Amino acid sequence: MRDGGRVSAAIEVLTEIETRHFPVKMALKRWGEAARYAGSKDRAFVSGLVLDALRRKRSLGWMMGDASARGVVLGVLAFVWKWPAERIAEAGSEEHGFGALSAAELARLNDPVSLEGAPAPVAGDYPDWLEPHLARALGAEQAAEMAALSERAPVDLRINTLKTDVERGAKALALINAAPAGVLATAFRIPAPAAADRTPSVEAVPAFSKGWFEVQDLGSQLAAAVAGEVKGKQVLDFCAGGGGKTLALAAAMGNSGQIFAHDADARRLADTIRRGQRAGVRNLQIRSPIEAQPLKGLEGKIDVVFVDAPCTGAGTWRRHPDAKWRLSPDQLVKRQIEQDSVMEDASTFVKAGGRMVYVTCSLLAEENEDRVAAFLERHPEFTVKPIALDGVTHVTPEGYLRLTPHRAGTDGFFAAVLVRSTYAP
Ligand SMILES: C[S@@+](CC[C@H](N)C(=O)[O-])C[C@H]1O[C@@H](n2cnc3c(N)ncnc32)[C@H](O)[C@@H]1O
Repeated sequence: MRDGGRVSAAIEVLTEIETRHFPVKMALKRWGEAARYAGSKDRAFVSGLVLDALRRKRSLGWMMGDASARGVVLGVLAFVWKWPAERIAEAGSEEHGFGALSAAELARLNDPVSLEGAPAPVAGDYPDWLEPHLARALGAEQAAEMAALSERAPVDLRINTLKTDVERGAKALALINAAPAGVLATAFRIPAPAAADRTPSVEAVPAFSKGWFEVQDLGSQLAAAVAGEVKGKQVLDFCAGGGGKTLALAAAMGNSGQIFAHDADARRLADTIRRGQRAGVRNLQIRSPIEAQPLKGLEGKIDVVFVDAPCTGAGTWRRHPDAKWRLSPDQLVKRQIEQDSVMEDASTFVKAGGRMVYVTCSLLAEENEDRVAAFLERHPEFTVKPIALDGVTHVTPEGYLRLTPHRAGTDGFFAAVLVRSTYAP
């Protein structure tokens, strides 16, 4: 495909997302199935353009004076991908292109409306209703954080020490230009690709099939590290989902002790089983809700209960930009109710002297500090253990880990460690 056809396809996909409310993945899949002629470079171009448009649709719509899918896509080409107006016009006129530029479009491409007078949610690319929530969570850093959250994310990797060591893992990862991400010796990073470039296919590296590394955001790796010493311990990953944290915890355990993976959704655990086998985890027990009482007998027996709670995902908008536009005030309230309930249930498994680690990939205080405060209010037998991780400075005065894309260069994550003094069944 030529550029004009690719840009037309992106406008078409974005229009489907906007008008029919399709999730971005589904809209891209539908286009991909219909466009059999499209090669892998075409697909990467179209999905990259669609995702960049979703990341910045309000600010680009403002700059172009046109918030339509076409206006925003033209804005990405000019102001994010830095195509000169002549190149955009040329692509539009190609066969299967998106047509000639109007005089107004050409004027805006050369002289965009300044964002200086734009309201904060427009300049920062988020829905209006989130303004007070983000202001509360991010304070003076709000504008910088929201700008960082509208960027493309790097691909982070975790070397799996159950299968290799850091030195051999690093050599294998050098083939795909991954370099140390910092903070954790096992964390590596491939920078986000520029404009129409593709990220190298991580799964295609032979060492990946051998289980030498996992794709995992550095923030997620740090959230797992917050669990502290886990070697030889009884660990329960209460919301294990697809197993990202389970595998990181298992690697830290070095196949000693026992890790139980549980989730309310049995289907999500299927991935954990498969990934655990590839990663060489031998101390994993899956506790699926298919069984009547999957965690019976573990009450008050667990050293570390890890709660990677269901949340709005507001820290992951770099990777899932459509999620910020789909989020509603009702959903934020619903997530808080789930978080209280999950913490309540999970806490029954913590033994006296054991700890519960509460994690979200959200930036919002309503899902983080507020939930921990509400839990502590109901449970005086738990106290906060301030987080201390070598090389990590993103710890709040209360002792919680708070990672944000601008300050930490990771997805947004929150973690709190709560220690139980006594256990009474
Ligand atoms: C943030 S995701 C977990 C991601 C996973 N830990 C990882 O690292 O890949 C939250 C998970 O909580 C699960 N969940 C929601 N409500 C739950 C509940 N009441 N009990 C246990 N799991 C629950 C969801 O099914 C979802 O898989």
